[in-house]
Amino acid sequence: MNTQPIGFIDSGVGGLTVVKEARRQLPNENIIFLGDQARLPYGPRPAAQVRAFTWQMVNFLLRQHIKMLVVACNTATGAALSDLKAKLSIPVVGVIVPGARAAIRATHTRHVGVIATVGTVRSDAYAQAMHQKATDIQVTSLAAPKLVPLVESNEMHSAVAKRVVAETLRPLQHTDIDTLVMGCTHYPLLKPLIQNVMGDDVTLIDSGVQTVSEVSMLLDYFGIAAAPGQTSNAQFYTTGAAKLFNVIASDWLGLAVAAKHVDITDEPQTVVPKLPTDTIVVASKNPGKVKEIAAMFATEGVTVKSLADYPELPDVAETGTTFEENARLKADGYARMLELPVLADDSGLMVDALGGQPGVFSARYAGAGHNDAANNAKLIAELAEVPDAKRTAKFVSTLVFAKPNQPERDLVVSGTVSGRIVGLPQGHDGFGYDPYFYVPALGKTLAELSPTEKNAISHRGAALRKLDQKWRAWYQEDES
Ligand SMILES: O=c1nc[nH]c2c1ncn2[C@H]1C[C@H](O)[C@@H](COP(=O)(O)OP(=O)(O)OP(=O)(O)O)O1
Ligand SMILES: [Mg+2]
Repeated sequence: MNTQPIGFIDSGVGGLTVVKEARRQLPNENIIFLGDQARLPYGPRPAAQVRAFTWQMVNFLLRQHIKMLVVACNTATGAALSDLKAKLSIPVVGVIVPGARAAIRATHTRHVGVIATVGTVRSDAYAQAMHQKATDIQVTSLAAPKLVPLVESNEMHSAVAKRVVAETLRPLQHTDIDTLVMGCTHYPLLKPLIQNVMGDDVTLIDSGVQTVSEVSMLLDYFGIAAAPGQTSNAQFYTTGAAKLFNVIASDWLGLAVAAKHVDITDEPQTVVPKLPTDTIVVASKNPGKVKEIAAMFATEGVTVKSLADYPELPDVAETGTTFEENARLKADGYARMLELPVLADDSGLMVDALGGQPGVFSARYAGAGHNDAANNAKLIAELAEVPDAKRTAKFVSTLVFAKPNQPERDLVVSGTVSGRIVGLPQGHDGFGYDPYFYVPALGKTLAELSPTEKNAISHRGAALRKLDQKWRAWYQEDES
């Protein structure tokens, strides 16, 4: 059983017709949808550009750890599907072949109409997909560039929409076409208008419905379906304005949609190659830290080693005056010794009432031969006279990723979390000062959280999320 989400991509809201069907056929599955509305429409764009944009969407979704990709856009399917399939290790499903298959099944006159975007028609993908299976099918394709804008502007119920649909479909009327493929995932939103113009004798094929049936089959084939009865959720992202997206999506899905806006223009425009190594060394002797960092890489298929795996190495002295300096010393120092990429964390507690102390001295606050208990005892003693309201503090984590012998290329990120130091310890999880670090928003100390819960709000979690966005590209960079 696999609870990772299925990713759906489209140039806009059209892919929601596929999502709607997925929620109907696969209610146990978690779903993540991304619509690239900022760059809509895809239909008229050159195929190479559609392919680049599609990879940017895909790379964004891969970081959300999707288990399967559905290209819920005909234009992107035509331009990028074979490339995606060749380069990704997760199953990839496009909308064209399932739609073509359904059309062959439905037609009696063996004459099938296809309405689609300019890009899809130009790619001839539907005709090719049908002819691959049945050479006798006659396919008449028609570009319908005016339909996507109608849907994206939420005009699909207007008189204008009715007129545009009628005009667009005119060349297909009074032919012996008995089956019409809605070859763009936006079109099912106009289905009543299309059916009305074509008449009830013409079967409309909704590629999305067919696609989800294939997704369902593949989930079983690969053994990656979600468990029955789990409460699933759907997350929505748009590169455009969330407001209009939410109106259309909520209406169409019958569900309160609150999409998040994302910018994907910095995402790589092709596959990010597999890492040259599957091992990362975390240069820390602190098992608490290593556990939190390893948790973050768990879904990545990367093995995280720590200094415990290299007991013979000499210590790197933390002689810096800032977290960044110390993290660099550790990362660069151990990367040189190990001749491997190394990730180091330098972190600490900064208490306002103590002028930011213990700061970089957090690990040796109680002096040499320090341990957590002694450090905590000293902290509480120092704050004995300080009233609750003045016990505000923050944790800071600075992460430095270093490649061997290239200190000038270090990748540096930081994160913080704010809270208050309590007088009595609470909780047994975490490490270091966690039992005394109270987070008001949660009503708990950090030691009362699971590793995942702590990562969701902690300084280290925040830094790791920044790292997550950057390290693959950094890792691949040439040494020039
Ligand atoms: O999430 C945290 N929860 C509780 N305490 C924490 C946390 N993050 C840092 N801290 C404290 C522990 C240590 O007293 C100091 C870090 O010192 P720092 O030198 O970075 O780490 P460390 O000596 O424990 O291990 P190492 O240098 O081998 O990575 O701040
Ligand atoms: Mg240390």
